[in-house]
Amino acid sequence: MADIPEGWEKHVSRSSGRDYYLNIHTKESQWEIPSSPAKKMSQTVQASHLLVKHKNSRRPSSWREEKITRTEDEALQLLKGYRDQITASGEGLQDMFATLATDFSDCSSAKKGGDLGHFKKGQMQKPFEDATFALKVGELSEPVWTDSGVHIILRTA
Ligand SMILES: Cn1nc(-c2ccccc2)cc1C(=O)N[C@H](Cc1nc2ccccc2[nH]1)C(=O)O
Repeated sequence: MADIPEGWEKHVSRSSGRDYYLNIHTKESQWEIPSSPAKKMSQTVQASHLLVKHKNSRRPSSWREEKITRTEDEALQLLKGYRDQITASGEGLQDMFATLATDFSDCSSAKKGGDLGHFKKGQMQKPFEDATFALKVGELSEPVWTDSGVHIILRTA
């Protein structure tokens, strides 16, 4: 059997018995026989976020508040408070994050507990993308500033 390119492992699907290929760096899998070495960084990530907007945000309005007037520093202090609650919750970090994002995030993704789904590079504002791709799965970011406001990000995949 011809060797497969570096960074890939050949596995057999338990459900279908078909061969599949696992990227040992990103844990992403594919059915197709790889033709090039496995990439060391995920192409897509999944993340949830909690956004606190301020009066200078790109759109200083949200489902929570028609006209957002808080200052940037007030937004940061609020966000740090939420982050402290989340990090204090230990095992319940994911649940606490979703609860606080649902109640307090100024992003319309609040209705999904802050979950933004999967996204690739080039889809989100650059500071947000850079921060998310730098996180390990399950890791919570420090406050991240974008034109929308200030966020904390939980990488979930
Ligand atoms: C990028 N995105 N996804 C959703 C979303 C996702 C899932 C379900 C519902 C809404 C909302 C948004 C969005 O841009 N929301 C903006 C705020 C915002 N700005 C962002 C910048 C980067 C990442 C997420 C961000 N969310 C808004 O509501 O004013």
